Amino acid sequence: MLPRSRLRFFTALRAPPCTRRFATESRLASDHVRIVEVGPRDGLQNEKKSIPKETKLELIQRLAKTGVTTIEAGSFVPAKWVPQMASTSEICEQLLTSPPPSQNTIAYNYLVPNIKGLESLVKIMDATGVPADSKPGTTTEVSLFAAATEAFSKANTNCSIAESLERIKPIVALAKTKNIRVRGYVSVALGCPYEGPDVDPSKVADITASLLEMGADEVSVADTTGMGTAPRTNELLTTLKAAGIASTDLALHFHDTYGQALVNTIVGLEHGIRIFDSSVGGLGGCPYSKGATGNVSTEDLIHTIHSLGMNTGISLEEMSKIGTWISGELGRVNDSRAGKATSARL
Ligand SMILES: CC(C)(COP(=O)([O-])OP(=O)([O-])OC[C@H]1O[C@@H](n2cnc3c(N)ncnc32)[C@H](O)[C@@H]1OP(=O)([O-])[O-])[C@@H](O)C(=O)NCCC(=O)NCCSC(=O)C[C@@](C)(O)CC(=O)[O-]
Repeated sequence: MLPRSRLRFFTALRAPPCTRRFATESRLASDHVRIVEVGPRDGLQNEKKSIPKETKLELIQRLAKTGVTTIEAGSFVPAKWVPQMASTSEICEQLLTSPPPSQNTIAYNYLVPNIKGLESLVKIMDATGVPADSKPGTTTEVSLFAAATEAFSKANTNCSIAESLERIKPIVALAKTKNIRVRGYVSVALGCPYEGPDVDPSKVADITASLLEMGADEVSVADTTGMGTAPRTNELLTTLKAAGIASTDLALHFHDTYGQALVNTIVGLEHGIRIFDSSVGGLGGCPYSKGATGNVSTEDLIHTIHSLGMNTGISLEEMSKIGTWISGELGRVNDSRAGKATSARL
């Protein structure tokens, strides 16, 4: 039998339909959920064929008009590690010097694996004369990443978990002096391609706490392999809470490899998480995780969140059009069910 703490979510799901609808909607209605669109970075980074810079820019600029407020625009990593991201400097410069794309303030976020990556970003900000937080209409943010298992840390960052945390400290410190908002990631929080599905939730809690103590403004807990299930997501979030980590400091980042991302999202919502990462058209994959598919699609996430009476501020129709367009540009199958259904009706 499941312990009492693990029953809350399942009780809601097992209730008769009308009670279930009331229970979920009354607790969650009118809440705002911030979606972090990771398609241009996480979604594109593993595409084998080189994607023209113009297509990436068009993707970002179209996304910025849908109502989404945070977009991962690229990563400052060595081209030998991730060739697809080699155009990030040019994209960043262009975004900093272009007029604001919409009435919303858009945060453009860049992944930086080390201090060198952040220095490259700062150099562009200095050269364009655009500080992180002062341009009307856009702001600049960074994401840093650590992993919950030693094997994945080595594969993804060529160092141990402890070394990766040491590497992150000066990045956060420099970002703070430049007023750059910092997001942390903890990869393989619900399953590792090398060490299997049983990742220790207390290890995830320790790394999350370290990132927050260093000064990260939020930490995105990532199910890189999509191995996470509802009970294990519940167990992880319960452990994070018991470690004193507030739900408002957390985001969740689900890949949909086993089709569990939306179920796990509901578990996250029940735990008070209100920031979720996703990619338009379900773009993405992971080079270190055999068979891994992309992130949960933004269109499916919007559809689910809106169906619960919550709001994202994003137009499902506009997002669906972009999912259809970018899938065509890349010659890949659109991985969003809600996106395909919505597009078919437009
Ligand atoms: C961390 C390193 C750099 C260590 O890689 P390394 O090879 O150990 O680095 P190094 O310090 O020894 O440097 C090697 C060379 O790279 C250069 N270099 C060094 N740094 C940079 C830089 N920033 N930009 C440009 N060049 C750089 C450096 O100057 C040197 O050049 P050389 O002397 O050989 O000519 C590497 O392991 C790396 O880039 N890892 C990141 C790989 C990556 O981007 N993975 C995908 C992102 S994480 C992810 O997708 C997961 C996430 C976030 O989405 C959440 C989830 O789902 O889990």
